[in-house]
Amino acid sequence: VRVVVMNRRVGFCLSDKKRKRMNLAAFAELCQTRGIEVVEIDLSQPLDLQGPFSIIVHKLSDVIVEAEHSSQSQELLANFEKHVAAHPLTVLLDPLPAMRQLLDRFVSYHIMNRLHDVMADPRICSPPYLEISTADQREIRDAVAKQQLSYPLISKTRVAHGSRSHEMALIFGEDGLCDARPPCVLQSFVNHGAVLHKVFVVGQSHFTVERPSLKNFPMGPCDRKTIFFNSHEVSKPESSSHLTALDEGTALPRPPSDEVISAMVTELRAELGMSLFGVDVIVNNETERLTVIDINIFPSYEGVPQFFSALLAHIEAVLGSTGSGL
Ligand SMILES: O=P(O)(O)O[C@H]1[C@H](O)[C@@H](OP(=O)(O)O)[C@H](OP(=O)(O)O)[C@@H](OP(=O)(O)O)[C@H]1O
Ligand SMILES: Nc1ncnc2c1ncn2[C@@H]1O[C@H](COP(=O)(O)OP(=O)(O)O)[C@@H](O)[C@H]1O
Ligand SMILES: [Mg+2]
Repeated sequence: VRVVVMNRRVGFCLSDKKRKRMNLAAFAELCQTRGIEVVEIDLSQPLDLQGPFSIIVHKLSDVIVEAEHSSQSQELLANFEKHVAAHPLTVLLDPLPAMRQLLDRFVSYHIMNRLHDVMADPRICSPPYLEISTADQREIRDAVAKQQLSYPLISKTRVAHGSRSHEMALIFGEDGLCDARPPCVLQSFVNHGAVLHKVFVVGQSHFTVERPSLKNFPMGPCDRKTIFFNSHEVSKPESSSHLTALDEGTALPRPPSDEVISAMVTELRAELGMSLFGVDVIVNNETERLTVIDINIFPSYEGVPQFFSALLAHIEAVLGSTGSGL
């Protein structure tokens, strides 16, 4: 009989929905075969009684966003942060400050835009955008003109996480600017043949899967009415909408090479200081440049059968490097 010594405990702190979706119970069984105990953290109970943890894997985005207006979430978060501060040897996947940056599109778009300068790689870019914090129509018009943003524009909420953050608007000309709901970003729309490449990062590994996306639109301003949509209607694996159906005869851009994706991932991993994140990229129809449009915290990894083995490998690598057998 082989006895597995469970001397390493990994805590998972996820919403009920996320825990079920990722099938944490199955992942826990896999970890058990390697002598790693998985514990589901209950934020409402004292964490010291549930630990000590070598690693905590979490998606506290919901709690952080709710803490803006709920004292109950504020308290849960404060308890969590207190526990983390008192246990400096516990590795957080991922660190809260790193994660917080991605909850705010003003911050994450700044990071995305800097990628191009930092990497000095002409093959990689992200679309020009504008931060909108005012409801003053004249100010918005002037800013769009000054920034030379090209229509169509996509308007996205400043808060990047949660159900309301996926409501977007495609704005075709100046008259549509009143449909932007501040605080939001206005980003130039890039024709990309309705194919989204979701790059899922787990530690040193990454995996790319294709998803549906918005179809091409004529470039330049026109008097078409604003199209409101929810990104889940267009970019989930099962999405099928008139907005994703390409017009007949549309040429498709070539998929990006893994070399250029790897270079982008290496840079972002270091820049963000994170190990569990996703990057949404599209390929510009005209320039063929890899265009980064979104960075996500602990995404679904849907369509990545290697997710469990990659996550386990990453956990073991972290445990190995910290030597934190408890
Ligand atoms: O990027 P993809 O692979 O599509 O995965 C998404 C993101 O992780 C979403 O998180 P975020 O809101 O941070 O973008 C998440 O919503 P929540 O974590 O908010 O629930 C979705 O869950 P579902 O809504 O269950 O599909 C999940 O499918
Ligand atoms: N600049 C853009 N050009 C073309 N399509 C875009 C652009 N930005 C977003 N999209 C489309 O809108 C979808 C949702 O945008 P995204 O920024 O990924 O928001 P979310 O946070 O809801 O995932 C993308 O999956 C893509 O189909
Ligand atoms: Mg996205």
